[in-house]
Amino acid sequence: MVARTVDLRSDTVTKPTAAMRAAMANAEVADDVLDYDPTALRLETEMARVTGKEAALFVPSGTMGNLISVLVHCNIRGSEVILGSNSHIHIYENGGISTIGGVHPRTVKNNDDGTMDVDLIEAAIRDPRGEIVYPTTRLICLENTQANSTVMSYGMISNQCSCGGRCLSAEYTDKVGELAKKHGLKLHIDGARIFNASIALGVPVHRLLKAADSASVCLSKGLGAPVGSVIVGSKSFIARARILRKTLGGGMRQVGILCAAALVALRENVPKLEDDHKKAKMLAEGLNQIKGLRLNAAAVETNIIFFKVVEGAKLTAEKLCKNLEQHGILVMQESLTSIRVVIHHQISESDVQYTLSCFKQALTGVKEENGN
Ligand SMILES: Cc1ncc(COP(=O)(O)O)c(C=O)c1O
Ligand SMILES: C[C@@H](O)[C@H](N)C(=O)O
Repeated sequence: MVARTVDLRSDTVTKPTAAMRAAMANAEVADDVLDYDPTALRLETEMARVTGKEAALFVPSGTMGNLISVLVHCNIRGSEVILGSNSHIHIYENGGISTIGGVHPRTVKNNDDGTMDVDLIEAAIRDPRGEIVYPTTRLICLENTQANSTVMSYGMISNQCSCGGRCLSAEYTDKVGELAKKHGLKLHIDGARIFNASIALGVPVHRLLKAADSASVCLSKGLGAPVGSVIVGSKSFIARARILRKTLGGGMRQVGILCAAALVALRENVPKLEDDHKKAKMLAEGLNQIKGLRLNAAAVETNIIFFKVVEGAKLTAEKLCKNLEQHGILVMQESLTSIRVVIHHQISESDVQYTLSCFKQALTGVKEENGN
């Protein structure tokens, strides 16, 4: 029987707090398809304000938020979207923009800092003169923070890894926005963790999204709400998004029950993100001291850490994950040699110390006293 569980697989694993459950139980609700659920309307109004956009729409998940946004921008057959080679939309959303929306993806390499080179984005834009053979570029997608990273192999220039959870600056986003406008394209930002970027950079969310025509913001990640995301954009964009949400089966009835928890998350958990980042840094620096692990602790900016189990370590990544699980530590194996851990507001400093002691014991045999 495991005495203690520390779930570091993702920031999607949090449980609703007592305040969220109370708000859910007392939420004012109505049919959000036939009318407008009053609590959903409050959340959408608040999210439009925070993001500096005209309107907002609650959706069941970040995946649906991205899918709806891409399909609204790319509503003409033969459309193409430029997005990151490591982007969530391209890697982790079942190719929905293609399988459901018929939109063609054109990837540009994600750099270790989460950006894509602006000149490579511009080079990927299709020349309209080749329309007889080319798809038509209509959209560019960025991701802030950039969740997943390219884990460099041991033999490459550096045996360190890049890191996930990288922040895109407002200046970089503005540059991509200017490029989009120059070519008559739209810009969507997968802002699943935009609040993490805002806190880490000390830049308001509305400034980070200023250049975007739309964004999808997760409430169910670092903010700790049990369910949902919100897409934001112009009134006409959101009107079309609302219809597409219904088409995809995402129109919900008394959804205020979920939105009430999200309003609590917005009010109570944004200030906690800075602590998440500090704990992530503490864990990364501790892991970096452990023989057999390789990571770039300096690159940890928010709540996501990727690291490599190097060749010759006492355990393989797979065996290490199994060993940790026997001690109640849950992590996400990302490849044969790389592992991801994600900090969230329900991970304490004591959990971080316990996690480090379990890693040390597994990889060096040294059992730490305070790792209770
Ligand atoms: C960057 C990013 N975008 C979108 C999503 C999708 O969110 P959801 O899991 O709510 O579909 C995730 C993961 O959950 C993510 O990490
Ligand atoms: C799918 C997985 O990547 C999820 N978005 C997470 O970050 O945990």
